[in-house]
Amino acid sequence: MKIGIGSENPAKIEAVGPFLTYFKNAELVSYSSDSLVSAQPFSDEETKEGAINRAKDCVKQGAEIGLGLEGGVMEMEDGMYLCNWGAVADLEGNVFSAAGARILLPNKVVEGLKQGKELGMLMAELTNDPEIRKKDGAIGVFTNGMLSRSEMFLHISNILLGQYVYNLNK
Ligand SMILES: O=P(O)(O)OP(=O)(O)OP(=O)(O)OC[C@H]1O[C@@H](n2cnc3c(O)ncnc32)[C@H](O)[C@@H]1O
Repeated sequence: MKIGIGSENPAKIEAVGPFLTYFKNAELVSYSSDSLVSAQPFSDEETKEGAINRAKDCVKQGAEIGLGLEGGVMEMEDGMYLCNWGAVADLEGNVFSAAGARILLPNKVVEGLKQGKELGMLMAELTNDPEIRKKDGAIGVFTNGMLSRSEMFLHISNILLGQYVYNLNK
């Protein structure tokens, strides 16, 4: 059985471990799938849609189960938050989605976002590490290393697997 992850980002690939533990004979394939949303999603809706599109695209490219993980930002009354979404899709047309952690972004980052820069680039500038989005990510940096991007996506991955199996067994 082929399980697809719609990204080549190691922080996302590492996070789908629960699916490989549950589906013991599964092989993980990483697809460079298109989220079909903007490079920098600006709402929960758009970020969720990106995750769903990535999951569905994996199925289109040959996976029995497709997984999509997407980072974005969303506005609330008190400022702009980092938001994260994940989705699982399968050959039968089932789709489930789940949201992950949200944290308020510092003003300096928000200013850059409003000028049209991507969060990945802003985080690279801030940390002097062009690979930061593949490692700790914004969530890791702004939580002082308490939670890495991969651990945050792992939480989403567990919620997706749980929902998927619950509905499979109904
Ligand atoms: O290779 P892909 O799978 O596209 O992964 P990505 O990190 O580049 O892309 P996402 O679509 O998940 O995120 C959209 C943008 O927001 C950035 N981003 C989102 N969450 C981030 C985080 O926690 N740390 C750093 N950048 C983040 C990301 O780098 C992109 O510029």
